[in-house]
Amino acid sequence: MTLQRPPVNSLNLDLLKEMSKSLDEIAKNKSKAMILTSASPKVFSAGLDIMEMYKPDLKRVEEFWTTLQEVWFKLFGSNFITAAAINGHAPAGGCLLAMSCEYRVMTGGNFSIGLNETALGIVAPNWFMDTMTNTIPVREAEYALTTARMFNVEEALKVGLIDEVATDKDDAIAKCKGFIGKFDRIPALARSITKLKMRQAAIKRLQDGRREDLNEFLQFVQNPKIQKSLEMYIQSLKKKA
Ligand SMILES: CC/C=C\C/C=C/CCCC/C=C/C(=O)SCCNC(=O)CCNC(=O)[C@H](O)C(C)(C)COP(=O)(O)OP(=O)(O)OC[C@H]1O[C@@H](n2cnc3c(N)ncnc32)[C@H](O)[C@@H]1OP(=O)(O)O
Repeated sequence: MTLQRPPVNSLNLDLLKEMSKSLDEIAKNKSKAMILTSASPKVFSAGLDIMEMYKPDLKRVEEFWTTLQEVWFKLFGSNFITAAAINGHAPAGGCLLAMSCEYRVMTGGNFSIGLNETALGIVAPNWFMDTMTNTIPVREAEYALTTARMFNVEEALKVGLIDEVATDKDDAIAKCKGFIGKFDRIPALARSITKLKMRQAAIKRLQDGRREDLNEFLQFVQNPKIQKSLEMYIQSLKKKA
């Protein structure tokens, strides 16, 4: 699955709906595996589209958040094998997508990956945190989350946020295929049940608290102080360009 929403693959409602549909198709056509990557030469995904949260239409922003939850359920909780070929920056929601896969290969270069929410004055939702603690040790996750740490490729490899480094996108995809090939001699049902048991606690936490998570998000986007911060953040991103 190749993300292709220039310039930075920010996750807006339309892209999330497309992802959700594609994940359904992959599950339905009984694909063995999926590799998630990006069509951009330098950004895997810039995370959530800030414009979806800035001065939002309430009905749309509710659909936006529930679709994001759905994409996470379908990706994190998939039966099929998942790997991410991270060929560029992966902040926040971009990191969430990569961590929701079972294996991550990142191309070398001046790219970074991590959950930077606290730097924006935002608390990452529990399921973002659960996804991180499913990937790297709890102590490292707490440190990274509280300090909004963006890891460079070497740091990400050292902490286990990524599994391998690749020279370029083709190499990243080849390495993801190498990971997928490891399952050729492992019974598929045993593999998928084991994966889902490992992920069950995180999945159940969001299933049980899904409405509450949505309400927290809706309160968050309707808070005038948050709107002001988002406005300043958008300006800072635009000034940079
Ligand atoms: C308990 C609580 C429960 C619920 C409440 C809380 C819930 C809220 C939780 C929300 C969780 C949030 C998750 C997120 O993902 S927020 C998004 C965070 N993302 C970022 O901070 C990344 C910002 N972008 C960048 O750092 C760079 O763009 C990037 C990715 C490194 C690429 O750099 P570069 O190639 O130089 O590109 P530009 O910066 O020049 O950007 C080009 C263009 O794109 C616009 N843009 C960039 N990122 C975003 C984005 N995330 N959304 C929308 N638009 C974006 C940028 O402004 C430029 O626009 P222009 O018009 O100038 O071309």
